[in-house]
Amino acid sequence: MNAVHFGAGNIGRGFIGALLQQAGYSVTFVDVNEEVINALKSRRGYTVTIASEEQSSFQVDDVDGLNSLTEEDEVIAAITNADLVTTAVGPNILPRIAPVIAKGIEKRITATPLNIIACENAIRATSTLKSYVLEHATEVPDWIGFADAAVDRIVPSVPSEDVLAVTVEPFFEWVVEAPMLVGDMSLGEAKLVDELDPYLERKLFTVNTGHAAAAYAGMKQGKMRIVDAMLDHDIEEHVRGALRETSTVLVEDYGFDEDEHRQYAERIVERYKNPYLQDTVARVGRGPIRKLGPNDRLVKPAKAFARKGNPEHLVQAIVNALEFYADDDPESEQLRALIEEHGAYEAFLNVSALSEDEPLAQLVKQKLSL
Ligand SMILES: NC(=O)c1ccc[n+]([C@@H]2O[C@H](COP(=O)([O-])OP(=O)(O)OC[C@H]3O[C@@H](n4cnc5c(N)ncnc54)[C@H](O)[C@@H]3O)[C@@H](O)[C@H]2O)c1
Ligand SMILES: O=P(O)(O)OC[C@@H](O)[C@@H](O)[C@H](O)[C@H](O)CO
Repeated sequence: MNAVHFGAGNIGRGFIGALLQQAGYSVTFVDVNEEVINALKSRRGYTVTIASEEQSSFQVDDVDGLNSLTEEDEVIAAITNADLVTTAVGPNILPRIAPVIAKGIEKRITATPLNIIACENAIRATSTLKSYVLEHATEVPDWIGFADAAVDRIVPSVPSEDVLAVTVEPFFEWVVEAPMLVGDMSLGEAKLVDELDPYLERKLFTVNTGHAAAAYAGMKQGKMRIVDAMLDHDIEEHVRGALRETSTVLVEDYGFDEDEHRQYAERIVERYKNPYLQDTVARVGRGPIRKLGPNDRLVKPAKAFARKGNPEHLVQAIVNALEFYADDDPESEQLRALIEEHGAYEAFLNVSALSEDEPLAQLVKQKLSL
């Protein structure tokens, strides 16, 4: 089986590529990072280390690399022969890779199944990718499946002399919406479910909301790493508070059992505290404009909660996000420029697409004026 995976970054190498290789796929990574692609081409494998006391590691082999910028014909040929296309490039990059995916689909002569799964932290990223592909393809035949998914594994950026080495937390979960898959395909350790929304929202509004709250509060308090932020009692309480608020919304929307959901959130707090994970507040907070978007981890649950009460921790996390800045994060630069030009409240309304009469808008305005 052949898989083409766009994005040979942390989650691509550390989770999706590794899982697919273990499931029996030959994985071709496609990336714009020349150093990473050249290393994949020459070494055809890399090492994944598990961030735990044992520091065990495993080898991923039978992989290859193609440069997204200079090897378009080869990428199209790889898609033409693939059983599976996956992505982990970041939601904002999906429109850029859609044209080449459309060309690969058009070149497939035989009606053999191809599944496409975007593994991005966003609500229904595969459906979003499909809409971009449809802008470039004359048609998408029904033997091409676009399946949405939720992806959970903390994979930090760990500086290393080996550009392919990657460190991952022990926990992982890849949940894929089975009815959207075509053909008789295997996805190894992925969990196939009939209804994805509860898994997707539970993950984004727990793992990623708490993570963002820790990163933005941590940055404000001068912490470098998530684990340092979580060692600060006030930040830990803030993170737990944000998770209580999203829990209220999730339990109400999806009818999760309250106790089970509390345990789910508790396990996540413990994951943030993993002392073997060198994850930084800069990585976790990156892309504050995306993270303050209307359907993302802060605004969507806060907006729902605010219609009935005051989600004070989520509001605080939103205000902290507006102050976030990291040198290598263009979105934090853009957000700063927006705030300088229009003020923090107008900038927030702009990026969250929230109308002024939403209770959340008023709560953020009040918090900003304190
Ligand atoms: N790291 C995690 O803990 C984690 C966990 C779950 C989901 N995710 C999601 O996975 C996605 C990727 O995250 P990451 O942490 O791996 O980021 P990353 O920055 O490590 O990797 C992204 C990769 O995409 C590549 N890329 C950029 N433009 C490209 C293009 N046009 N064509 C091909 N490749 C391109 C980059 O060079 C980079 O190697 C994001 O949507 C993220 O939210 C990350
Ligand atoms: O990847 P982002 O920028 O959407 O979010 C940062 C982290 O919260 C995220 O990468 C988590 O580590 C991951 O979602 C865990 O499954």
